[in-house]
Amino acid sequence: MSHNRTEIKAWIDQARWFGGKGRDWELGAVRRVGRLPDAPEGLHVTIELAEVAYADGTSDLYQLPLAFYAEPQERIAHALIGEWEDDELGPAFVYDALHDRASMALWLAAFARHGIAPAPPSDLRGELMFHRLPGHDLDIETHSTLFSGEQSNSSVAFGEDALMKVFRKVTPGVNPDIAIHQVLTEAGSTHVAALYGWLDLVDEDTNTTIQLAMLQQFLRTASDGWDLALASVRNLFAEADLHAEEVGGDFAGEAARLAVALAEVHADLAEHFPVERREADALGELAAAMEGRLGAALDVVPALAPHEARLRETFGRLRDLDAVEVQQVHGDLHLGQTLRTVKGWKIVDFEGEPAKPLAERLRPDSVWRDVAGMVRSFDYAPRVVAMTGGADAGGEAEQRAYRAAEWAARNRAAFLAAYTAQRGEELDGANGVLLDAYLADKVVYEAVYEARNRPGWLAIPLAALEETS
Ligand SMILES: Nc1ncnc2c1ncn2[C@@H]1O[C@H](COP(=O)(O)OP(=O)(O)O)[C@@H](O)[C@H]1O
Ligand SMILES: O=P(O)(O)O[C@H]1O[C@H](CO)[C@@H](O[C@H]2O[C@H](CO)[C@@H](O)[C@H](O)[C@H]2O)[C@H](O)[C@H]1O
Repeated sequence: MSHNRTEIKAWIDQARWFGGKGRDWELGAVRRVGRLPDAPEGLHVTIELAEVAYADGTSDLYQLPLAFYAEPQERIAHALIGEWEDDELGPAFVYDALHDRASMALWLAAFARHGIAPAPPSDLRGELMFHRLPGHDLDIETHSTLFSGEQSNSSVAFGEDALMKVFRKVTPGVNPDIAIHQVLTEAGSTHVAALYGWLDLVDEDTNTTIQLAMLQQFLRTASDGWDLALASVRNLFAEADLHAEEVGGDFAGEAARLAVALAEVHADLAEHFPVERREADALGELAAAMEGRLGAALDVVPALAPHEARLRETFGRLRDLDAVEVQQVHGDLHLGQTLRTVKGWKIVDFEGEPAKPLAERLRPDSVWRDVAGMVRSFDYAPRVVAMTGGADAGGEAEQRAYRAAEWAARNRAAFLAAYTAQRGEELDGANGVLLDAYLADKVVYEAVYEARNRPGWLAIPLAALEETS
């Protein structure tokens, strides 16, 4: 089948979800792996997997759900990828199907038609398989709305009934987001959106499963933890004479409740996934991995260089520890992965850091990785308000910086106190060394992430390093 490769490459290149920004890449094979049944006259809906081949010899696979229309569609003109003649489907106007309600209705109907499926028999290789968990009847009358946020994947809400996340970068094998949601849903966890189902296929080329999408409970009453934190900071900045604990929008109570939710999720994950002990040699490998990431980051962000020695020292202290426990964790936790609902805090997006290889994301890790992720977020929120708030951002730069540090310290302390209390642990000895190492690893990751995705925000992790030096 023919694809207009130039237009597909251009579409991928500009997409928010494309993780290869700033790297040199070519479009490899584009394979059609499925077609949605029951499309109306004049529309074909397909799923294609596009290979992104980098100059360094590595490659990634990206999912492109496409809508082939015989006629141009004015309402989704912004999602037009191009106009070309497809070998199988003929001449067509080709759109990103996630923007198209008619296409998304076919995805929802396919989920609704499929019952609870056992493990797929091998003769279903190459076929799309829609799986469902018991306990929820889908409302197929709802309309789809594509989320517009800054995301690594693409999420489509079906009314207020369900949310479908379509994974953009796909890897053969288990998708941790689906696997963890399934386990936590079946365990009755109150801190995640219940999993309703998922879509996968057995890839004919490699004979392995590729998980393409996940359908889950839509958290109707949710407010994003990141937005709530920003609102709290703005409240503080608006009250020049008050301290963080004195303003109406104080976040410390929420930070503590969020910590309890995280500790409960960690306990559930420890119960349902393997818990392992990492002895000294494995801790040496962890230190070496963090040092390796720092080495690679220095090439991308040379401004990290003045902090290199101290960062290496922090990682090196892991080698002094005897042994630590590791388990399944979230892996990429920050305030944007938390939602406050009327029924308490929920944690979303268990896929791990999008840039990491799958094997690494599935490996058990320390809970302190997640704790460090949240603590870094408490540092980010006031810095973002101070940096982007203009004249309303709370007076002179020096005063803003002081108050930003006050907000971050208060919420960090509330979060850490509640987390350790819930687990019956102290933040000293090995726990302190682990937290410091994961904080340093995260700040290095952030520097690379910001340099590649939001260069204007690179100053945030760099300022954090500056102030703790
Ligand atoms: N179940 C849900 N109900 C409502 N909103 C959700 C739900 N899950 C995620 N979200 C919102 O969608 C955004 C993106 O979801 P996320 O899982 O983080 O996607 P990505 O993997 O693309 O980063 C989140 O920041 C959150 O605001
Ligand atoms: O949500 P994703 O899985 O795509 O995570 C990536 O993007 C995040 C930004 O959206 C990034 O988080 C960083 O910025 C946040 C504010 O926008 C801040 O709260 C986090 O602490 C900071 O790390 C995340 O690191 C990245 O993996």
